[in-house]
Amino acid sequence: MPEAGTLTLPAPAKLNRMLHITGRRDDGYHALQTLFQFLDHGDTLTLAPRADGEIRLDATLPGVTSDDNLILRAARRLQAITGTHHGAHITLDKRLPMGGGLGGGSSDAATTLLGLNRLWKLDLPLASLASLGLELGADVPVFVRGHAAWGEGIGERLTPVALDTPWFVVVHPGVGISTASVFGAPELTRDTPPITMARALQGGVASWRNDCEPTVRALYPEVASALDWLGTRAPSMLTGTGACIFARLEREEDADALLAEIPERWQAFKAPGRNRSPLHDALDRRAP
Ligand SMILES: C[C@](O)(CO)[C@H](O)COP(=O)(O)OP(=O)(O)OC[C@H]1O[C@@H](n2ccc(N)nc2=O)[C@H](O)[C@@H]1O
Ligand SMILES: Nc1ncnc2c1ncn2[C@@H]1O[C@H](COP(=O)(O)OP(=O)(O)OP(=O)(O)O)[C@@H](O)[C@H]1O
Repeated sequence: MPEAGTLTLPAPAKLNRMLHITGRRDDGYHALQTLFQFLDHGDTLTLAPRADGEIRLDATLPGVTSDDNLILRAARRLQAITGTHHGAHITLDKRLPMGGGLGGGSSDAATTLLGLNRLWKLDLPLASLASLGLELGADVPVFVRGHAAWGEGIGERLTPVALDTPWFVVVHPGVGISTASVFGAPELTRDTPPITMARALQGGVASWRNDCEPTVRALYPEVASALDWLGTRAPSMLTGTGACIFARLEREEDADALLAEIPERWQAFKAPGRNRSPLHDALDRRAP
């Protein structure tokens, strides 16, 4: 039995169903237009109260010190801005590949913010948690808000949308990609003319593409071969700056059939798309 007051919550993955890079800001960050959607698949966090005000994290992630872990950074920021005397013991069950373009670290941070807001009875509004989250990463606000969204700016200006919710097969081609290295590549296309949200939605899946894809293909041949292979089976794309790619399928049986065919050298999973984050569903089920 979990300890009284303990919260076990999902930190779902996101997909970028399309991603355009429309410019570069003075601070080096890129202006994007993107469609975010969640997957019913991700990490799990368990948050237990601690009376002594300490934050402890049970998670060993290769290459990430505890102090750099976005979960600890999110928890400490929340403590600092609210002045709460509460602490927490946090356990992470990591399923999402790091540097995968699925936003795993950002989602962990958002689940920490919403979970501790509930555990510590802080009652901060989502808008405050989203701006706090943006300090931790460009992808955190969409996970805080919890709606599939048209994202602009660096992904923090969000308009909720309802996208098609097919099944996806997500393939990790076994290479880690640093987001900064893709955004820093000289050959990256950064001048896609801005479009309206209505036009992006009207164009539909057949018109959606990811501007990072040509650069990632050139820098990471294994991603290129995974995209080529998957593309012969179903419409396929890169998410974020990779390394994960995803194929869109109408039915779960189609996803199962495709999964059975994936070459052993690549990791893969299937999951349905969600327009509402599984995190928000879980918090609603446990109304305070
Ligand atoms: C590519 C996306 O996954 C699309 O959803 C996100 O924009 C990336 O978001 P993220 O992983 O939360 O990125 P951050 O941790 O904020 O940034 C990592 C690094 O990527 C670069 N970066 C990131 C986002 C952005 N819009 N422009 C950038 O140039 C910056 O060099 C930054 O130092
Ligand atoms: N809890 C965490 N989980 C994963 N990565 C973390 C975490 N805390 C810090 N990091 C760091 O953040 C980096 C990016 O992690 P993340 O899993 O969000 O990558 P990503 O899926 O490529 O994200 P994005 O789609 O936002 O680019 C990792 O390589 C790691 O160094």
